[in-house]
Amino acid sequence: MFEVLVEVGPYGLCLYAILGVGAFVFVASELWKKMVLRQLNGEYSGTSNIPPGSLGLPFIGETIQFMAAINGDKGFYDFVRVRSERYGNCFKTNIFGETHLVGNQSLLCASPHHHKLLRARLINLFSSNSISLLVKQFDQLVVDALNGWEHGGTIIVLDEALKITFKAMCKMLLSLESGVELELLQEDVSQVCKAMLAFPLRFPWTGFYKGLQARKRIMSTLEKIISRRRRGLDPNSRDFLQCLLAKDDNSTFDGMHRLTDAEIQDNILTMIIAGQDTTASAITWMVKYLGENEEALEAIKAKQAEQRQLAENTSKKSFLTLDDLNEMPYASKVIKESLRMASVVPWFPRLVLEDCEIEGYNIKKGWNVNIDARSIHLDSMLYNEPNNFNPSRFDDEHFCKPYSFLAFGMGARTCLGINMAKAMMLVFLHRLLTTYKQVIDSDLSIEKWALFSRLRSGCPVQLSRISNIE
Ligand code: HEM
Repeated sequence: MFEVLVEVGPYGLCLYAILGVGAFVFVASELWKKMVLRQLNGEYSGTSNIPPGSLGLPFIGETIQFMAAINGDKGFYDFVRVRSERYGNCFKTNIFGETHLVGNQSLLCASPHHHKLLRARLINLFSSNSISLLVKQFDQLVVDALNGWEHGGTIIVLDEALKITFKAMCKMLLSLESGVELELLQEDVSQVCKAMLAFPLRFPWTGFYKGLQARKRIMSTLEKIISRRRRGLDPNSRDFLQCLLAKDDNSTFDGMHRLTDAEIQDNILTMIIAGQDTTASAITWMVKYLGENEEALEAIKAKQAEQRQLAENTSKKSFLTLDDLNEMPYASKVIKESLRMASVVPWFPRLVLEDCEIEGYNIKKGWNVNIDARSIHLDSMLYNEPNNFNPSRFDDEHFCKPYSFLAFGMGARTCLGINMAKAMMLVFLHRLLTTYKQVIDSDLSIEKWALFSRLRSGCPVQLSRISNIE
């Protein structure tokens, strides 16, 4: 049965201006598992049951309720929570609007066939060499940022993390490091991200319209950069863009799909958005969870101090390496636990290609089925005391049941940046804990949905340098 669910763009439902017109269905943990098992066993039997739930008003469906949840005090996930309490693990709803602000050639919007071709090209960029280079570059950015916090006082973790991850993405993708071009790009990307959550009205005063204009400017900047590269004006660039262009220009090209400039542009923008906001949000949640959990904080501090000592003893190198990160098993569990609890991408969609059945419910061609990763991550059948932050639950590598950890999605559309995201989180955590003592400042309970699940406060933290207090 599962083969009829095509994989659509990962954040398709929520990110790209809230889904296509039409019904879509949320599926939670038990159903998801059974769905996959049935797919494996090749079982399918038709019934005439439509999932419970409301399709709302004509045309706009339940869009108003969805937008209200996004802007409300309880957090955007409330939209899902309320309905799953009312209707059970599988319910239908209808949300208006479909825009592809990242572009029709993006991995996130491509048809299944096109997606396969694009992914086969892009996946090559995520080699261990690229990750090693990113670790060094990211470490440099974090060290610089941390030095800037020297004066003490309060910083907003989310704001700082967004700046660092944006710079890291632009350096890795385009070798853009500073200057007006980078600043304008940052403003425009942020406009596009906001527009993804706006009602899709194309009037000059709407956020949606401004997002479309920002997208045009981004495309024109990328066009100029590509043209410079093609004319050989930036010969020493070592970045993703250069790899894509070099392959295209290579006469002994290996027969893979050649990317057009439009495909390159759309996917560079996709990777900036997919990599910046998610990682920054995940870093923020991680700092919050550690700040609230004395035991885990003390455990990791002891381990990171040992790690620093080890690094100092064994070499005089200035920056962390991938090997250093591989020596941080407890920190890796902190990261996994933070990702589980935060569910930064709380659900991800698949488009139904043919009428099919899920758990006795008839699912129609053209609907989007959303896997509710958050309810899976907080399911007490899968995780003991799921609301407790406990990195040691991952002591046993085989503890996780299949399909129970979905922070990076699953299947043919799994996150391409998994290892990069984990590496960036590890670097940030290591540097923060070995440089500063932190005290979390204020109420962190309120969550907000920007493109991804975030803390409304951004997580204000008071810092004091460790060397000053020891
Ligand atoms: C903590 C940080 C991150 C989280 C939680 C995250 C999560 C996700 C999730 C849930 C998906 C959808 C998977 C699915 O539909 O099955 C996804 C897709 C994707 N992510 Fe990430 N991601 C993160 C960081 C990154 C980074 C650093 C990059 C690097 C550029 C990246 C690039 C992508 C891309 C390109 C896709 C689309 C893959 C496809 O459609 O084939 N992500 N991510």
